[in-house]
Amino acid sequence: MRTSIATVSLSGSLTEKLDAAARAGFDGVEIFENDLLASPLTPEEIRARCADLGLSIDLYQPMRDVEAVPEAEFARNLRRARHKFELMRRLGADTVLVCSSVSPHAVDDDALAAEQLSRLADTAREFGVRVAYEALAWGRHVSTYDHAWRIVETAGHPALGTCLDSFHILSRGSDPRGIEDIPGEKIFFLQLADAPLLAMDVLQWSRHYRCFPGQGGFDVAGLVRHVLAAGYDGPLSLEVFNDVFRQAEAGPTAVDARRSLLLLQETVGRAALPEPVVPTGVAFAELVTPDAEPLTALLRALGFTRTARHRGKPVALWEQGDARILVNTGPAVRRDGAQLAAIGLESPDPAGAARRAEALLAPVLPRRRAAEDAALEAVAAPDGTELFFCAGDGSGPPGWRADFEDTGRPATGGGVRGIDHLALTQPWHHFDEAALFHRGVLGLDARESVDVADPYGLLRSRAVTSADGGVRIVLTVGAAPTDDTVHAQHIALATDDVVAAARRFREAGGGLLPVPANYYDDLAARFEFAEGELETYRDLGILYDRDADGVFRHCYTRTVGRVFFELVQREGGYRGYGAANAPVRLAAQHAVRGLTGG
Ligand SMILES: O=C(O)c1ccc(O)c(O)c1
Ligand SMILES: [Mg+2]
Repeated sequence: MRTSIATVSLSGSLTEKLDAAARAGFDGVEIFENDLLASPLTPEEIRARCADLGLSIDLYQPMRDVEAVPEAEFARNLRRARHKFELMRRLGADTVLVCSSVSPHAVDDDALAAEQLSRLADTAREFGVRVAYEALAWGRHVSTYDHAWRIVETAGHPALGTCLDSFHILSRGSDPRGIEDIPGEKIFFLQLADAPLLAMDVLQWSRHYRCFPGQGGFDVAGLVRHVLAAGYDGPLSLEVFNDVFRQAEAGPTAVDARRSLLLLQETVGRAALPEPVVPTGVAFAELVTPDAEPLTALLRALGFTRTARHRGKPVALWEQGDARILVNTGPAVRRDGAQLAAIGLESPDPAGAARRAEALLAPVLPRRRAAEDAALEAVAAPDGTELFFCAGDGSGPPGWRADFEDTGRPATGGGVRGIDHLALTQPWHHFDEAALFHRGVLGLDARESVDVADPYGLLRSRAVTSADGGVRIVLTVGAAPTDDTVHAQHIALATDDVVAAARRFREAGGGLLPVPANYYDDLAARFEFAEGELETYRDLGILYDRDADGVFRHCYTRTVGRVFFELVQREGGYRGYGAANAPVRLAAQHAVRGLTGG
């Protein structure tokens, strides 16, 4: 199917928007009137530009407050419309969107609306234009798709059809099954947007919070199935009004948009993408750092052993249980301290995983970083984290390990079993994109998004996991653009005894994040503990959570560069991440940062 995007969904000038849409692989665009008005290009130049980029202009929009008005006003509207139709002829656009009226002058008279829309369509036809009538969810008298369709049906004009917009339909809770009663050829256009489920005024919701399909709470794919069953064969077009996208760079937003449409097409059976290959575990986490010393001191105190070094590069492998951490001090390193740069994912089919990622527009990284290295399939996540797909069938040492030479020191261990989860701070504009990427590309399940109070802002956090918990990634983002430089990434290490692990770490000279006494007083009020238990937690800075499934105990190391570690003990079926404790942890980290000036 053809794919299209409204220029309002992307930031920048009209030319920047068109370039971004074309580069992301869209077939066409909806041109928003404001983008055209603000452009220095003539309609002919815009037409030529689109043609050069291989984009069709699938829709010009919007015309507002046209129908169901007194005759004198309608005459003025027709005159205005002629101007627009002439402009569309110059643009080479053949479909115009007319939104249902919000004018106080509009009357509640379907027959009048049908008659005037029919006359509008007569005029449009003279210019080779078709009129697509859309019910705005907040239209004055027409606010549902079935009502708009009844008016179009009454008019019975060949140049008049309806435009369906998933936001208007689903935000009002209309039943989309009725779409199948509309003849497909009378659905002139289909606009798609998702949105988070918010209880708010529908106009504000639409103008500020729309997002790409799969990133909100609507069943957009279910709606599209009904539209396709009706026989619609026009483009799938994204129309997203969103405050964040208005500020984000157009290029990445357009890629995010098209990935969302590809996934939607797959869901409705209209795209054959390579099957998802769900990773089964974390093979390694790779930290890059300009100065290995603070990081290696931390790893040593945590009980890690430097078991191997890379044959050709300044990369060391630190191991403990099934936790493997690479410390890279090579030239790719950023100067602003240690950070998590790459994740090795154990995959039953690395080549298949990479094929799917590529089909879903993830940048593919060179398979071999040096001539002598094992070839590894790798792609970049939206935040730039490199994802390596490593063969992990358990039938011998994994391929990447062959690039490393043993130091002869076996991993002994400080009670760490493996990696429990990885927490990745996302750039401000890419949070929803990241969740969709990990879900759609990697086949992980996304949990609910949670808000966490930080002393200097609000964090959003969302876990994406494999069904058995073998891979758990927590995506977080701050509420303001600066937050992503403040909040660090972290590696959570699984242990069966967090008290013992924390003690061992402290005895080895490791610094645990101190937690305020008030927190423990509150814990005492909320839960009952065995004699001495709470005092132990208080002493070590261990945080505690309990839910119907089990118990979660965790503590944190100091931060090195942009990275810190967490020790995590899960008991029973606890599946969360201690979100209730996050505000206390964040405040404690801010306090430490204030003291050290780091
Ligand atoms: O918010 C609006 O006014 C508006 C305009 C055009 C549309 O297609 C739409 O869905 C909303
Ligand atoms: Mg619309």
